[in-house]
Amino acid sequence: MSQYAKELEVAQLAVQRAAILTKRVFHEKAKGTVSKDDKSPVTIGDFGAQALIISALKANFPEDEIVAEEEADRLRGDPQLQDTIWELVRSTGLDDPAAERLLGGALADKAAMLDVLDMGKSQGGARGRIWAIDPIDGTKGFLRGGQYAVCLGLMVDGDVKVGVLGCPNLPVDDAAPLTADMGAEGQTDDEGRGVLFSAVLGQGAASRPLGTGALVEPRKRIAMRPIEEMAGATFCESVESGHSNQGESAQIAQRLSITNPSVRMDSQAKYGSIARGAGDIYLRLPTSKTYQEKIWDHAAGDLIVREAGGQVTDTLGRRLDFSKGRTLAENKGVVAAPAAVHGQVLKVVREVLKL
Ligand SMILES: Nc1ncnc2c1ncn2[C@@H]1O[C@H](COP(=O)(O)OS(=O)(=O)O)[C@@H](OP(=O)(O)O)[C@H]1O
Ligand SMILES: [Mg+2]
Ligand SMILES: [Mg+2]
Ligand SMILES: [Mg+2]
Repeated sequence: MSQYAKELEVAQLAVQRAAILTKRVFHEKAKGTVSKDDKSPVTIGDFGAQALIISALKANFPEDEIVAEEEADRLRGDPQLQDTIWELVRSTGLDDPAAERLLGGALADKAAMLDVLDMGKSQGGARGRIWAIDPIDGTKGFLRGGQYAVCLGLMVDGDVKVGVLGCPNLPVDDAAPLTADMGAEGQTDDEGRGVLFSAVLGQGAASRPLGTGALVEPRKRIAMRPIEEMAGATFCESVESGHSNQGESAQIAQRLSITNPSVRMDSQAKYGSIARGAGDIYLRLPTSKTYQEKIWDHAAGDLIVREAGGQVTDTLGRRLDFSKGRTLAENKGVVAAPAAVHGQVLKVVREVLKL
């Protein structure tokens, strides 16, 4: 068996099961939005998906630590919200009994769900096996009816070894071109959509359709698109201007003679898209001096892009360092591009950002 085969299987199934839950919420008008202390939104989908993923990890790797975005504190004083989430969690499972069994089956009760939700408070760091979970990345996109991703990565001694991204609203077809409206709101039709990206360090990156039971076969290798002419490249960037500086991104595109409009979409769907050659370059340019990127926003995507033939660094050319705790404390922004042109892109990023 190849290294990390069990981790890869469990991670893909856990993400697939959580995505069944997020899709149920996605199609409801009321998504149970709660505001967090930092004013960012969180929904019943985020809580439910996190509970399902942690319970699958604990069933298989009880000793591993977990860094997860959400916590149960906000729910403890709100029995109604607890009930709504529990109803979702209780009634969501894979439709393949063996796969569901592998994930440990259903949680016992509401109290167990709250306990499990709080098992993601590890401080991270440079030692041991640590999973990073973003149950819904791009929550704003999720609320808008756009792109979002269910994200899971395994770090061992600070290095990402396994990465999985479930992207329910991306085209299932790896060859589907990126379109400007891909991140747009109002995606209501699941037909032809839903992809599960995955990678293991040193073993390449792959995709398969996002299913509802056992993993859908085959798992197909993906690769970034070789860029022959920089002028023909396409940028992927955040929808929210507060998450990445879109003005600087436009200046960088101009200096690289890129004329294609950049494709804006929420979440790590950007990493998945460029990894399969639908789009080429993902820039995340800091909008504040103090914001530290969260490890769960990048762990899976960083590995998937590098295993697909890309290079991922920050705006100063340093590899993303996942060993510093819950945030990428030693990095500023992200520059992801095919390895062959990454240096060229980084040079222009540094010129424009005056770094
Ligand atoms: N100021 C600032 N700068 C950079 N990043 C920030 C910032 N504030 C929040 N976040 C994180 O952005 C995550 C969503 O990133 P996206 O690339 O999906 O942004 S966007 O929605 O497309 O605009 C989002 O992840 P989720 O909360 O999981 O949606 C946040 O962790
Ligand atoms: Mg969030
Ligand atoms: Mg996120
Ligand atoms: Mg999130």
